[in-house]
Amino acid sequence: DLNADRQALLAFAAAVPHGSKLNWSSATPICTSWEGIRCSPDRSRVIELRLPGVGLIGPIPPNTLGKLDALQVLSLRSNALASDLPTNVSSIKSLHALFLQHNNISGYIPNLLAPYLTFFDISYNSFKGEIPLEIQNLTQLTALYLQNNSLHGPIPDLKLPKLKHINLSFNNLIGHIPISLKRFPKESFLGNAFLCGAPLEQCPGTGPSSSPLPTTTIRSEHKKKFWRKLSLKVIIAISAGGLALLLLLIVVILTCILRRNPRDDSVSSKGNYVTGSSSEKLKEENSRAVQQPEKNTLVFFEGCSYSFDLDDLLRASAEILGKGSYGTTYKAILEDGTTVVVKRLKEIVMGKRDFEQLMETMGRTGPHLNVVPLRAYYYSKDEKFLVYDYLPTGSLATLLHGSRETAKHPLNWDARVNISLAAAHGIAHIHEEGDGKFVHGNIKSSNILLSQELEACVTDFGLINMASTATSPLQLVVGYRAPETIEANKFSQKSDVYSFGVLLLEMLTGRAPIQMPGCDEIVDLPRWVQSVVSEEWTAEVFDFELMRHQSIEELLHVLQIAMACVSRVPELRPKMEEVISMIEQVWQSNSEKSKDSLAPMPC
Ligand SMILES: Nc1ncnc2c1ncn2[C@@H]1O[C@H](COP(=O)(O)OP(=O)(O)OP(=O)(O)O)[C@@H](O)[C@H]1O
Repeated sequence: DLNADRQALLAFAAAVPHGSKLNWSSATPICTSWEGIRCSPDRSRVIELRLPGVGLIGPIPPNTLGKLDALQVLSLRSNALASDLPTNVSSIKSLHALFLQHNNISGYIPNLLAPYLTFFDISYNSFKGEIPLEIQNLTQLTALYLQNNSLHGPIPDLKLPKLKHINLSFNNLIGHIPISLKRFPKESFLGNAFLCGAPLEQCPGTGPSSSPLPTTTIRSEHKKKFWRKLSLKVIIAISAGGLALLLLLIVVILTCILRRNPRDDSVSSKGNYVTGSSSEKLKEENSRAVQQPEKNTLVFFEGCSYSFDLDDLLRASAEILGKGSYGTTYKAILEDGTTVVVKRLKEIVMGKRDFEQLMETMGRTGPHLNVVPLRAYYYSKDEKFLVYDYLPTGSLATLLHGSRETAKHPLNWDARVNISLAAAHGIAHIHEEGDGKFVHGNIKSSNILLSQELEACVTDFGLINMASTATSPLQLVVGYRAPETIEANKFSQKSDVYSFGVLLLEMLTGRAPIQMPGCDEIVDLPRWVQSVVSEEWTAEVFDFELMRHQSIEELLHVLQIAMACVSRVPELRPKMEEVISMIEQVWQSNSEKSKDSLAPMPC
């Protein structure tokens, strides 16, 4: 009963008693962090509802699903649901995927009015009647699984331009296989005694067909390029809008960068704390900084082309980008327009010599296209910060899930594979450095930053070494952490591989392995994916942005790579180099397929 309160629903998720009956007739949307339910950002609507293999029985009651008007994914597969589908299933216009396979549902195939439906699987049921021609109105359909039912009559000439998978086998279908479907393998049609024509045996009395295959299904390179260009434009528009907003908000000044020393506190406590404009505050802060007895200065790394000094930096306008595990990160715009990122470190108890030694090691690490270079650092008793290049397109996390300022951006498959491959190269480079002993320790989507051209770069390399001497335990995002780092604080290159595997799962599923606001539970992506794929059908784990345009095989290949990376046993995880070559293989076969699709199709 979806009217159950949150606790009850969580308990329900943990153990749905076998033999439960559905009762959704007066359902109001309930949003929990339970993995079976995914909600709209304002938490008012259920977007995904998955109850696969939980032992539901009986009919789906009539007038059900009525309140689930924003539902995109409904999975009730592998239960024991019986009888007809309620008629109003067909009125859920928002549906992207319907998984009802492996039940005992009978009746006719509903006439679905779901313009976005990509996946439709009602296989292994007892559906009867003919395949309705109305299926042709589901123009976004990429997969249609109707096998192992009791369907009869001829197959309609379905002209579905995006259809990549169809299975009509083991029904009672008769007649010619329509021209529009003969490009599918014969396994899609087997088990229908009176079905004939390519790819099955010729129909009696007919010669070999010479009609050309429909050209609408050819995946053209032009179309691909169009999507790529569109993506870039949207990204640029988002970042330009974001930038404009950010500039408006730039009021915070780098007073924050210099932590108040005891002398400041006393000024503050007397109520005379700096007043006046932001720039006055900056100057005052600055003059305090340069008057410090230590006379600390910014130390730039070799090869850095920046020409500002601490003074300039302190006069810059600054804006908080976020607070992370190591402190607060600011975007600072200097008076000459140079923009850099300043990471102000907190709770670092490293002595100056150790800190400088670490910086030296990090500075010696060879530059790499996919690693954000550390440009400079500052160390004083009260203040430590690092200076990086500013990457304007934000992080993979922002693009995948959106942020407070920006909506999520529909990243297509090409972009996702490119980004993960680039990130993998960055991590592999880190692993090669320091005589093959370096570890990143904090791989996650907010640490994969993107240039304007969507070139991905790994950031925050080396910071884990500071954490080992921090006074408080690190607040690293648990969802990315390998089991051995949680249980025994054992960080290694293999634990980086685990985190990278979670990142791949995030990219494939579109889900973030983090705690949702207002919820206690953390989304454990490896566990969730495992629970879905342990049964026969894996496609439903994927982000719908991907399923719309991408062949499932390729997604499954990358899913397999990700699952190898998140093996609980570190020794079983591949090395980053191996991960790269596995992703590249998938990528190459993809581009070969694209080339093939440009070639004229044989008659
Ligand atoms: N060089 C950079 N250019 C642009 N954005 C950046 C840069 N470095 C960090 N950010 C962004 O600033 C925000 C805060 O980063 P920060 O590293 O402090 O926290 P985090 O990545 O969320 O966590 P952690 O400290 O564990 O890495 C993040 O959204 C991150 O993507």
